[in-house]
Amino acid sequence: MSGLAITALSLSHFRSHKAARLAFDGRPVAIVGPNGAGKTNILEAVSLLSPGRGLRRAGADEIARKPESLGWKITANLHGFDADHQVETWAEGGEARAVRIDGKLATQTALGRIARVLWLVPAMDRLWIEAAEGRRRFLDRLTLSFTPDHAEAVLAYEKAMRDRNRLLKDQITDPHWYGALESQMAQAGAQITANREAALARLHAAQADAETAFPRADLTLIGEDAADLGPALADNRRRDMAAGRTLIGPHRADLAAMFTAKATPAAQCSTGEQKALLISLILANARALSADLGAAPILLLDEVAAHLDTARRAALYDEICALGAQALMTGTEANLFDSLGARGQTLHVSDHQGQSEVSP
Ligand SMILES: Nc1ncnc2c1ncn2[C@@H]1O[C@H](COP(=O)(O)OP(=O)(O)OP(=O)(O)O)[C@@H](O)[C@H]1O
Repeated sequence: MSGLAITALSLSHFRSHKAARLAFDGRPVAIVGPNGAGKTNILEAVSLLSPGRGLRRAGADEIARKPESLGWKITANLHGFDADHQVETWAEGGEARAVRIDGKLATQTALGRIARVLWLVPAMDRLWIEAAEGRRRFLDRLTLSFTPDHAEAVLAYEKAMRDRNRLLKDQITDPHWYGALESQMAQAGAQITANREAALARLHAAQADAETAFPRADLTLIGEDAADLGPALADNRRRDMAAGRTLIGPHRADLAAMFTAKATPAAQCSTGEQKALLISLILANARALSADLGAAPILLLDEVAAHLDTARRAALYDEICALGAQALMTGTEANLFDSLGARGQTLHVSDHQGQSEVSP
């Protein structure tokens, strides 16, 4: 097994899966079944083996299987960078989700250190034409994949900003209250911007080096100059007080994407071209991680196959296999995975009276 891989996955009261046990052998996985069978739910479970709220950004209680709503649990055997690990994550009784790695309670950030999971879901199809928030989230996940400690800089920044916003709301004008918070924001903000820039540089290098069937995208970070954030925040207090919140800083950054070969902004590209750009970016991210860390990340590709023509689909499978990545891919028809052939394994998912069943 050359890449990171899940070798076993158990789901307990996880959405439509009451009790599922899945075995994987490290090859890419085609997850086949009709609409609503519970395919994406499997991908979501794997996404929760990384820090954050997973690929649907769902709250812990939303995930618990209904109508029981007892709480849920995922257990996985994970072939990681350095060793095999047992990872458990669960939530019950309205509490936040907990994580245990090899039997010991752990932070979500620790999940980001033992493995990397990247995903592409249909909700991202509108990434380039919707609000900046989605692009920022995309950028930060990309950045986290290279720099797991990015999460800590983001948390430090957000905490200082929450405290500053409270002062603004309370109409505090005394500069003494602001100085320390603004310098904390400037310090964490500079780290956030540096991490984001480094991730974009890594991604561009991975695109430049590669032979790929997918179009190249140039990404540019748009935002304030991080070097001046401290003084800029001090200058902006009056305006921020009127707004009741901080209006400048990396939490307002945006990401611009360009379809390189056509010199066209992604937002003006066709739906198919925008999808191809996203696939291209996730593959470049995976190649860069594989080169840096010596193992390809786990990829979750929800309903990607159905949107590609036969040649592009075959090219995607070839690139995944060349990477040695365990890609979990969903599709409603088995023939979408014909060109993957024996290079992949297949799981069939079906719905039995509101309960998902998984079989080889
Ligand atoms: N908390 C929950 N408890 C029970 N069932 C749930 C819960 N959340 C979602 N479901 C059910 O899971 C099913 C959807 O599963 P999923 O999104 O994995 O389908 P899918 O196989 O990916 O379908 P599609 O091909 O349409 O995308 C729905 O029937 C939904 O009602």
